[in-house]
Order: sequence, then C-alpha cells, then structure tokens
Amino acid sequence: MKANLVLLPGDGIGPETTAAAVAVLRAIATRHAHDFVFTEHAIGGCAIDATGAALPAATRAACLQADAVLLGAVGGPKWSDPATPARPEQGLLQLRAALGVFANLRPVRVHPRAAALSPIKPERLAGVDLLFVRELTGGSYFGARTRDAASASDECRYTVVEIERVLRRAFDLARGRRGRVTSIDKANVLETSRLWRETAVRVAADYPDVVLEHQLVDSMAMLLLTRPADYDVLVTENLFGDILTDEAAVLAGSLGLLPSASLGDGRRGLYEPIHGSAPDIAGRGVANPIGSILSAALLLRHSLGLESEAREIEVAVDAVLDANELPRDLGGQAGTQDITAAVLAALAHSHAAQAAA
Ligand SMILES: NC(=O)C1=CN([C@@H]2O[C@H](COP(=O)(O)OP(=O)(O)OC[C@H]3O[C@@H](n4cnc5c(N)ncnc54)[C@H](O)[C@@H]3O)[C@@H](O)[C@H]2O)C=CC1
Ligand SMILES: CC(C)CC(=O)C(=O)O
Ligand SMILES: [Mg+2]
Repeated sequence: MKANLVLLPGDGIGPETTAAAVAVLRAIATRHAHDFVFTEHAIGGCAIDATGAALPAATRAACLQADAVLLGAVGGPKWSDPATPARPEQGLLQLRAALGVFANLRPVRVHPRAAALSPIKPERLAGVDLLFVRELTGGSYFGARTRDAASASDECRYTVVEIERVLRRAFDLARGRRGRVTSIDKANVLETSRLWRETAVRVAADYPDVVLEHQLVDSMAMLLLTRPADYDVLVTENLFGDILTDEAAVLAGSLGLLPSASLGDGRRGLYEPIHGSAPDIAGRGVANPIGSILSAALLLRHSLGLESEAREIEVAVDAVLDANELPRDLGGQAGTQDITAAVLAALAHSHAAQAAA
C-alpha cells in the first residue's frame, strides 16, 4: 500500500518520540512492502520561531492532502509567556479544526508490568480496558475568549450536531467492544451538559444493544481510580476528556504510554500520544516513546486499514514490557532509543517466527 504520511514532530520531546514511531513504521513498511512516503512539517513553537505562525499555511495544506498525520507535541516555556501573541497550542487546535477530527479516541489498557508500578491497587486494575472518546473540536477550547484588566472569559458552546456525532461514534465503537457507554457531563450545573445528556438519551434509542449510563464528571474522576474495570467506552466533552485521560494514565502506569487517534468522518486522521512536550526531560533521550509508537499502530488501523500490522506493533510493545525493558517513567533505565530498539527487535523476532512457520 502507498501512503502519504505527514510528520509534525513539534516541540520538546516531540521530535524524540516521533522519530521512534517513524522507525517502527519504516520497519513495518519494509516487512510488508508498503510504500510509506514521509514528509515533515513544522507546528507549534518551532513553527512560530521559523515562520511567526503556530500552524503555517504549508503545514496545514500538507495535512489536508495527507492520508494521515503523526504529531509529537507542541508547546514549552519558551512560548508560555502570557504576553506572547502566538501560542503553540493554538496551532494544534487550528489543525484539529481544519482536519475536522471531532472524535479523539484514547484507549487505556493496563499491561501487568506497568500495573505493578501504578499507585492503584492491583486488584482494581485487573481487566481494565477503557476507550475514551473525547469531543475534540468544540467546547471551551474553541469558544470566544475575552480579557480585560479585571476579568477573563472562555465561552463553552456546543451544538446538537457536534454532540450527536461524537456520541454516535462512541456508540458505534461500543458495539465492537463490551456494549457499554458512560456519558460524562456536569448536567447538574452546566447548560451544555444538559444538552449533552438529552442528546445522549435520544441517540441511545438507536442503539438498543448498547447500555448507556450517565456520570457526573466530578464523581467520575473518583470512580476512574476506584472502579476502573467497571467501564468500557467513556464519552465526554473536550475539556473533561482532556483532564480525565491524563488521570487515566495513572491506571496505565505513565502518561508516556497512552496513544490517541483523532478522527472525523473520513479515513484521514491525526495521531499523537496524549502527553505534552515534557520540557522537563526534553533533549535528554529519556522520553518514553511507547505512546507515540502505539499512536503509529492506531494510524495503521484507522487511516490505512492495516489491522494486522497495527496488532504486530501492539504485540511487540507488550513483548518489550513483558521482558521488563522499562523506560525511566516506569522505573527502568531504558532511554528512548533503547525502547525503540527493543520494539524493533521484537518486531523482527515475530517476523522471523512467522517466516519460519
Ligand atoms: N498534544 C500536545 O501537544 C500537548 C501539549 N502540551 C503542552 O506541553 C507543555 C508541557 O505540559 P505539561 O503540563 O508539563 O504536560 P506533559 O504531558 O508535557 O508532561 C507532564 C509530566 O509527564 C512527563 N511525561 C510526559 N510525557 C512523557 C514521556 N513520553 N515520557 C516520560 N515522561 C513523560 C513529563 O516529563 C512531565 O513530568 C505545555 O506547553 C503544554 O501546553 C500538553 C499536553 C498536550
Ligand atoms: C491543545 C492541547 C495542548 C490540549 C491537550 O492537552 C490535549 O489535547 O491533550
Ligand atoms: Mg492533554
């Protein structure tokens, strides 16, 4: 298969973790005779430095032409001064909107090796297999902002169309899983959440085979850590999903492990680990690349339809953790390149085993 893949390494650890994911994609391409053409573009702080814009026109145009986009992370202290007019994070929001990727899938699985390092009791982690579906192009990240000397505001606005399409995506995904959707809102206070809940009830009528429950976001934040195995698909608005998924990383053992796929109506997607640019460890070769590598697996699955290649990567990552080859955020000594080399070795091992069979 020929595929045009745009790489946006971005800032901080983004270039380090993206290089790891690209090495894995190249290995998969070689093994399966796929023709993946990689083109790199700037986004975020590095793009501001180079062009003055967080999402340069050339980057935007390339992404709109791509089969899929793989992003590292954006942002960092250099561009965080409140007086800075261009924000790296704004470039990412603009890209998500331009691509129309309204559904951000964030799977959370708990590998036993990582679970042993989680602060959560092991018996609570048994069987945890979550899929967050976070609304990605609406809500307070995209509402009008105001600021004067004495006050500031961020509008949170949702249309029925925006809510319904992401809920339908969650219900569709639940059908291929354990058939349970938990819709998370703050309907006891927020009008957007009341609209969200009403819409969820209406959409659920079209999915009699899927069980819908509602959960208020504050208690959900607690239940996620106390009863994580009780949940299947969790769907929520942009801000709540951003926060709850970083919290869910505690279940998995580290923020560095979790991937994401951002999808719209078509096959083109934006793939990125859920973590940020981690300026505290950038440039030291210690970032955990697994979130990026697993995002590459999601790219193969969702944008290119290469399910078995995606599974190969996921199995290889599991094999590395099984072998106790752990990055520093999981208490080990392995650097970014060590983990990358270990995943490539696990892939080569499985390819050799397949060839011998
Ligand atoms: N998608 C994106 O591009 C995102 C960008 N950001 C930006 O990143 C910058 C830093 O934000 P923070 O709040 O510090 O969040 P962060 O996710 O970058 O880091 C939080 C903590 O997790 C650690 N961490 C994150 N990824 C890791 C990895 N792969 N391996 C090992 N440790 C890892 C970091 O070292 C840090 O201690 C900010 O400018 C923020 O706006 C934050 C989240 C998402
Ligand atoms: C715009 C991003 C920095 C927001 C974020 O933290 C995320 O999408 O995970
Ligand atoms: Mg986040």
